[in-house]
Amino acid sequence: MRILPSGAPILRADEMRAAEQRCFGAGVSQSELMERASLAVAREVARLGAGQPALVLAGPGNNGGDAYGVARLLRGWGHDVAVAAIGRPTSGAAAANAAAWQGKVESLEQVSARPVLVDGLFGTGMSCALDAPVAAHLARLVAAASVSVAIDIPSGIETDTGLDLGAPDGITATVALGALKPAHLLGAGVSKCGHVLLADIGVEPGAIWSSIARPRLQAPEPQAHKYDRGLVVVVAGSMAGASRLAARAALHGGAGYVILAAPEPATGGPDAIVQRTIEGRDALAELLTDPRIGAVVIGPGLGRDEAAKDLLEAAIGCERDLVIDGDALSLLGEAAAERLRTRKAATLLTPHAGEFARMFDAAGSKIEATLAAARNSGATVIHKGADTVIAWAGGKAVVASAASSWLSTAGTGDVLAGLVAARHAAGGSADEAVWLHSRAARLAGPAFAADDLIGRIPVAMGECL
Ligand SMILES: NC(=O)C1=CN([C@@H]2O[C@H](COP(=O)(O)OP(=O)(O)OC[C@H]3O[C@@H](n4cnc5c(N)ncnc54)[C@H](OP(=O)(O)O)[C@@H]3O)[C@@H](O)[C@H]2O)[C@@H](O)CC1
Ligand SMILES: Nc1ncnc2c1ncn2[C@@H]1O[C@H](COP(=O)(O)OP(=O)(O)O)[C@@H](O)[C@H]1O
Ligand SMILES: [K+]
Repeated sequence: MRILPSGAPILRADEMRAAEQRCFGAGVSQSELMERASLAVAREVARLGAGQPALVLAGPGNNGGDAYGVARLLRGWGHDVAVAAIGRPTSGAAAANAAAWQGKVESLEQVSARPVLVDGLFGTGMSCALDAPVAAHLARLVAAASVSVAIDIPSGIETDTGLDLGAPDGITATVALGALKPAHLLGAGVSKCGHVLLADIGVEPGAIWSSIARPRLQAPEPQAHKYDRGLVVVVAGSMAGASRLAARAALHGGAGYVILAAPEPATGGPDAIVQRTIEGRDALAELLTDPRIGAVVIGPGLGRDEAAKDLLEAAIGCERDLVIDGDALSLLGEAAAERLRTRKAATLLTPHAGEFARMFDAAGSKIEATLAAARNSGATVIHKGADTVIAWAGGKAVVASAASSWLSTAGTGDVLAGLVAARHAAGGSADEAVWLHSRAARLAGPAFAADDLIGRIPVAMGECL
């Protein structure tokens, strides 16, 4: 399980540079800031490397400047340290740090591997893909080390997108300086950064994007009534199992009352779920006039035939808050933003990458693309995957990217849709549901089925009370 700071700010490279400038404006010198960065990294290297011989790789920019500082500090603490470099910093604090390193500087091509590797080649200034020979040597040195620590971000990851530009596999830990960067949570960064440790270097991030945090939940009020706890309606379609998973997840996600509205009398599932037979669009529209309904789920197992389209029409046209998942997202396709923008009630969308691409422009980073989708549709968008991004129309974004990869099994998305509805109906937020889903998966261990997740949701909720 990878360590990722919880509820931590995320800044793009340009925002990080602006934060750094504010810090300089407040009277902190560049050399002071770089020394804080070097010290934070050196401490982690000393802790993780346990005194074994270290090789520090230093690049031509400020990431390299940090690296020379790390080498100097480690040597000062008695560690056996070698340095290999690409280019040499030419100005500012980085050049001063390079000049202050009194040992040898070897070439990347010729240097021998050591048990501890510090990657200070490139950080947020990476401007293009690593040259193939550089990438190959970096991969060789990381593979041969028993512990490897990247300064700020692994060399070869694009800061703002997490795109792989030649980064090595097997980095043990990355020390993020001042704030997380999108690359720590998105795309290739999910597997390439290893554990992410956040170092406070006294820069004020002022971010509106953050990594997901454990929610705080409350038990129902002493006088709680089943309808105050949230009434959730799950609309069933041709594939009954999926909507049952969503309904059961809503029940165990804390909803006080769950109705499964199906075209035919449903079989199976807990008796606590209220079964309603609805014959077509008008019947659903009539059911959804009930103002006590806190959230409606449509999409899991809905199908994509004419009957499904009719039910979706009724759901979009209703005045209740709506969670749209699976087939319903595919039915909306490119028309999603336009169809949803005019809804008066809240809409929450839970697309995976394929569904997202059918509805919205997926260009740019996953955070930017998801925010644009939220802005254009007016919906809260939960863009799922190993890097789940939750974006609100107002510009807030939360990223979850330390979930169990065992979640990649059929039906877990249906469970999430039910859970999102339950938490929303109870007055909670979408990221609350994503955290609980991820925690339930962790509690379920390896090779679980989507059904097994549901029973773990109350345990996960118990950790938040
Ligand atoms: N912000 C903060 O608060 C703090 C930031 N700090 C540190 O600064 C780091 C950012 O430093 P930075 O801006 O100097 O960029 P950095 O990553 O060293 O690379 C730039 C150099 O690499 C070169 N280059 C780029 N890509 C290349 C490639 N593929 N292949 C070959 N060359 C390539 C590029 O050349 P150019 O593109 O200009 O031709 C330039 O020479 C940040 O990650 C953190 O470690 C801390 O010290 C203190 C607090
Ligand atoms: N490799 C992975 N690592 C972490 N979470 C994952 C991974 N793959 C899928 N998930 C999560 O599992 C769920 C799968 O949802 P979805 O793709 O809709 O599946 P289904 O339609 O079968 O229910 C989402 O919450 C997604 O974020
Ligand atoms: K680096």
